[in-house]
Amino acid sequence: MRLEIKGITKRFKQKTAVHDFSMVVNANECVGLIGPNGAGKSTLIQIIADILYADEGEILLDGQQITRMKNQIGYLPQYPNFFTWMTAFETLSFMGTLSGLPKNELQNRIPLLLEKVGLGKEAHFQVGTFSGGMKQRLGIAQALLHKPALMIMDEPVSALDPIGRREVLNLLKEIKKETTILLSTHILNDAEEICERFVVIQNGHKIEDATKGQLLERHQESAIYLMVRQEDLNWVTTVEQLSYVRKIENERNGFKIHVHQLEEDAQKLLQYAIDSNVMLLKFELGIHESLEEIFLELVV
Ligand SMILES: Nc1ncnc2c1ncn2[C@@H]1O[C@H](COP(=O)(O)OP(=O)(O)OP(=O)(O)O)[C@@H](O)[C@H]1O
Repeated sequence: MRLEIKGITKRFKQKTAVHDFSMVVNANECVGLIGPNGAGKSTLIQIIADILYADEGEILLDGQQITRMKNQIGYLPQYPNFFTWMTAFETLSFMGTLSGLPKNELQNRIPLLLEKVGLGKEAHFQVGTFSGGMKQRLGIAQALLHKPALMIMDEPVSALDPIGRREVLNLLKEIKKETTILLSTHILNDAEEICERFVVIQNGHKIEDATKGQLLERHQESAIYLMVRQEDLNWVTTVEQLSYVRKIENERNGFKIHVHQLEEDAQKLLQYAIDSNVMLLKFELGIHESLEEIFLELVV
């Protein structure tokens, strides 16, 4: 299933929540839509789920208008709502009936789905007794009921505690093996575990669309990390005098040498170490910031 978001704009009175936004999710990809609070993620997700209408632009699934392809989409809202007095089984049965799924198919499928989301033993417990992580997993089961080819999820883990978060992330790792996924979050570390590509949205505009590797490469610092033996520590002070070295910082039991031209200067430094008979215990090129740091840099 290939999802194409083409030039979507959505206005709420004075506020333009999404501006001329385009992106693609290819079959079998898991893409993270990342943005701070109020960036426009929920608005865009709801337009893709065909719950909100865009003022401009269109959403296509395998080249067809999304409205005709709704049965191919599973949607997990930011705050899934359940009747607390229903059991997990009854909830899925009720939702499935509303979506027009045949009763006998539901009878067979619901136990399998509850097993899949780790709620097999709690099938006949009331939802009111569930933790946040369990409710979110039930929401995922609901979104999977009709075997969608594409899952869109609005902040599936943001509101959960570390245990609930881990449960849901593990489940999503399983689901992504057979389903194309687009999920929104304002926490890049969550998306980093399961997504291959990240689209960053800010004030309704797309400001980045890159894989993890591309993001790290683009935001790589021109610095070399090195470690030397105790007896060579004095040699490091001589490195500071070299014309191509901008500054030296202590880091992780070693040194971070900031240079001008990463590859060229690294070669010179390596040669200098050899000429000085210094044994390098570590020599790493380019120091990466974490994805979370890159995200903060992009959106601030
Ligand atoms: N129904 C609405 N009426 C008016 N303004 C709205 C409406 N829905 C959203 N907005 C505004 O549109 C902007 C984008 O909101 P949206 O909920 O899409 O952001 P978000 O990235 O999902 O944020 P969060 O992470 O806080 O949920 C915000 O400024 C919000 O106040």
